[in-house]
This record gives sequence, C-alpha cells and structure tokens, in this order.
Amino acid sequence: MADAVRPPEGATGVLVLADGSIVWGRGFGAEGAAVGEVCFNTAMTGYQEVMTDPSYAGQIVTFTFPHIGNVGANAEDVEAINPHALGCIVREDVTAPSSFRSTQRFDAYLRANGRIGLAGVDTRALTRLIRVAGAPNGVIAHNAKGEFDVDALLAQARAWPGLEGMDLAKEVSATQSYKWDDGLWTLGQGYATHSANPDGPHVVAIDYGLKRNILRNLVGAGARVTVVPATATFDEVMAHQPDGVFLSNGPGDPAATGIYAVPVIRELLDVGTPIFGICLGHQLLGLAIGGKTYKMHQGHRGANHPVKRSGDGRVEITSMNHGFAVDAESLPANAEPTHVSLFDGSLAGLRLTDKPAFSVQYHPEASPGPQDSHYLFDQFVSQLGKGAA
Ligand SMILES: NC(=O)CC[C@H](N)C(=O)O
Repeated sequence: MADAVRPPEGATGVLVLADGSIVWGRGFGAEGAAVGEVCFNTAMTGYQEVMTDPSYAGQIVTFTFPHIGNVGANAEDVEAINPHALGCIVREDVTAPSSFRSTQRFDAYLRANGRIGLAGVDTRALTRLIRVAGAPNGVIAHNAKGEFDVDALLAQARAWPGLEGMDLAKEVSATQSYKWDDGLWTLGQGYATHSANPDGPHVVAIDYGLKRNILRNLVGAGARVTVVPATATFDEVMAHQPDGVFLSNGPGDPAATGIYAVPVIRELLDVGTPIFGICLGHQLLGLAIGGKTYKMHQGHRGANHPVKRSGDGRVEITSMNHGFAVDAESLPANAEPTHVSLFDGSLAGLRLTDKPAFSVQYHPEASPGPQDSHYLFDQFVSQLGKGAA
C-alpha cells in the first residue's frame, strides 16, 4: 500500500476495516485510534444512551440516522457513568445542540470521555456492507492534522481477535456491590423519579454491564435493588437474601462470560430463586439450562424491532442491541419460547415451565425506545410478593 492510502484533502478521520476497506471522513471527539467490531444501529433517537450502554464495549457504532448530536449531551440520559462504545460513525457533522436539556455539545462530550467520532461518512453504504458481509472488525482513528499510518491501522484491525470468545462483562461490571435507590414512574409523556419501596421484595441484580434504566424500572415496579459484580459467587448472591435475581445485559460473547456465570445461575435455579434476564442475561439463562448461543451475521440494533408473543399472538415493538442469540432448537423440553423476532425468526424470549425463570433478548426498559414491554418488570416483581407495588 503506498499512494492509495494518502488521506484525501481535509480528511481528519478514518475507518479501516480488516478486509482492507478504507473510509475517510472528518474526525470529532477524542483523537487517537480504537479497534473493535463495527456494527450499525437504526434508532432515530437515543445516541447518548447507545454510546453509554455497556453492551457496546468493544464496538464502534454506525448510526443510520443522519443527524446525530443535534440534542447535545446531558448527565441524565446516560446508561453508565462513561461511554462504553469505542466510537461512532455518522453522516452529518455534529451541530450545536438544540434542546433545553443539553448541557454540552455531543462532540465535546465524546472528547471529554475519550471516545472517537467520524463524520461525513456514507453511512448507508457502510450499513449495506455490514448487512451483506457481517459486522467487520476495524479501527476508527481521528487526527486533527490528518496524519494516519493506514498500514499500521490495517494491521491493528487484522490482529484484533473479534468478539467471539471474548468475555467483556468482567471489565465493565461494578467491582463492589451497592444498593440502587432511584425508581421511575412513567406518567403519560414524562416521568418522575422516586425512592425504592422499603417493604418491597429484594432483587439482586448481577451486573454483567447493566443499564441504569433497567434498575430504575425494577425500583419503579416496586422492588428494592442491590447490584452485585458479574463474578459474584452463589454464596455472595444469597448473602443478600434475594427474593429474586436479575441477570443483566452486557457486552461480549455469552459463552465466554458463561464460564463463570452459568454455574452460579444453575445453583440459583436449583434452589428455586425467581430469575429474570435481559439480553446477555437471557443468553446466560439459555446457556445455564443447557441451550446454545451463536454469533449472528450482523445482529439486531435499533428501536423498532417487532417481536411476536407466542402466548396471545400480540406484537411488541422493541429496542434491541445484540450480536449473539440463543438457538431455539437447542432449548431443553422444560423451556418454552415466549417471543420471536419478526425480522428473522430468531428467539426473543423464553420461560421455564418448571421453575420461576424467564428472559427476553430485547430491552424492555425502553431506553432508548418504545415502552411496549414495560409490563415485564411488573410481571417479575409482582411474582416476588412481599408488598410489590
Ligand atoms: N445488550 C446485550 O446485553 C448484548 C448481549 C451480547 N453481548 C450480544 O451482543 O448479543
């Protein structure tokens, strides 16, 4: 590679894919380079929630919606204290924020948090490439002087092992347990926060990379919540005397995280603890009961994914963010598929027929996204009894 890799005039950012594709653009946010899997998200709102969702650790997000950054950034719409996605790729340059809730420009927010942006990209073409070829590994880089060593970036993209087999939950999880006391009531168009019901059932949430809005919804449904690290043992979970255990979402390959998570979940199932899992938590429950997970071609990431409920045939519009899935064919006889994706027929929910455990592949906490599936929090907390709201 020689002349072909000189940046075009004005290019201050680049995406280099492991297949040798080079996408030039204008860098924003932090300068530097980051390697990961390049995926796309079709949501039209919620870029800050997406960037801070720990499930995106190890990933670079292409937003298909062309105007990203136009409502700025604030301290309330975060799903974790810092962004976890490595960077983002967008069509239009980030503009000055137009929202009364904004406290900072989105590009300044990314810069302050060490995350790289790349603007001016034909995100439709990139999305088509990902759809056809599958989510590629790549490097996103930003240099204000437009100086890039493309050969080195390509070597970095090719050397990255990929998400398959990677346990990232341990890296994003809390390392100490803590109580969560911030609940959420949805009131028509808006919401109000409130403290946990001191007499509510106690939910212990295992943090594989959890989103704050899940905790708000658990408290909103009437629970008291204690969060424990991903590596908590069965005894450590039980020491909190849970009425129910929540298995969180999170990044990486469920099979890799399952090496330490599955034995704990199996013991919880054995003693009959009620369990609710979301996304990675759903995949880990699937593995714990003897099912298998697989890497999807390009995954599901967006806020308008229809799933069908097998119970009553109704359709829920859901928020999704996953690149792995539980193989429905691998489920044992005591597991019933409860939801299925109407986009590709993949498994979107399951429940056990002989134990109080259920899970969904999608994100019922609706952040960002539709609220059709909020009922799952009530379903979980109300079965725990003891004064649930
Ligand atoms: N949101 C999540 O929990 C994602 C789960 C898993 N890391 C996947 O990509 O499928």
